[in-house]
Amino acid sequence: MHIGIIGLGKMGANMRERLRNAGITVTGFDQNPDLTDVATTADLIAALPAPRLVWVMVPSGAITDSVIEDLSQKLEAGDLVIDGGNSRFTEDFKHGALLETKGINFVDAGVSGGVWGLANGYGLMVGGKADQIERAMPVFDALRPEGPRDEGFVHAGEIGAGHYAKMVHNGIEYALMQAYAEGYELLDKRSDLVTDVPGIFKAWQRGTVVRSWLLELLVRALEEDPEFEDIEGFVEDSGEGRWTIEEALANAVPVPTISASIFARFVSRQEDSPAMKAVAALRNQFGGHAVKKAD
Ligand SMILES: O=C(CO)[C@H](O)[C@H](O)COP(=O)(O)O
Repeated sequence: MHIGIIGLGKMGANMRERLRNAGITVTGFDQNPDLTDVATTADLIAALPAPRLVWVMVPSGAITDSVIEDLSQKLEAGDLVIDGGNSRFTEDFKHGALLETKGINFVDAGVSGGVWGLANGYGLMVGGKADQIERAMPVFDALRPEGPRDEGFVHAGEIGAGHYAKMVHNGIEYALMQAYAEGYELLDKRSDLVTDVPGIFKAWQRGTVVRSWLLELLVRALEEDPEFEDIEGFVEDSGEGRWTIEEALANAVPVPTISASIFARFVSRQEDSPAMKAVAALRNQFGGHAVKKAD
């Protein structure tokens, strides 16, 4: 099997290596000349045997749009494009429809595993037609973790279902991280009583109800920097959590925990809170309660 990958960043480059390790021929394209195997996407397409299989692994939004647009011009009927980036599921409908006008097939793939995927494999959630997914199965099998297929791979439904599953996965990821983080702060606060916070998280890794890979990663982070002295409490987001909330609103699904975890990230970016200034001012207005004056 021979596959093309467009986008050789942290994820794409590791996926190329994992696929090659599994005996799959990979031609990769990236704008970075140090990473790419070929100079242009036209060269990539020329290198692939028809019908072609091209895996897109670039940032979601405008960049994915332009890559899919480019492929829609250059590929031929019968070829297959897989978007493995973190695209919003609604984008898949647009991309699938555009490619379909040329007879080009499309599968969306939610991919989880981060920089550890090279060694551990990637959890895969794919959407699209069964025959196209079957066709790409050697690639999915090489990328997914070892073990039973249905414990690291799912055909979640039609086009869009893979990225929908990944969006929900990331919403859950936000909330789990927030819960561990709040537990960390509570333990850390009582250093008069609790003397080994990293040790507590480490002990939770086996036997407990809250053991998980995220917990293991927290233990790893605490071992590197037990007080998080080198890290600012400032957290970005790349969109998946917001889309989860928007989807929950659209469908009247209550997601208070996931919502709270996203808002906690927004709070992390504020040096001072305009909202809490207003609350302090109001307490002062109605009750004469003292306010802390700004410096
Ligand atoms: O998909 C991922 C993990 O599953 C990516 O690491 C993603 O960037 C995480 O989301 P965010 O950047 O919003 O925290």
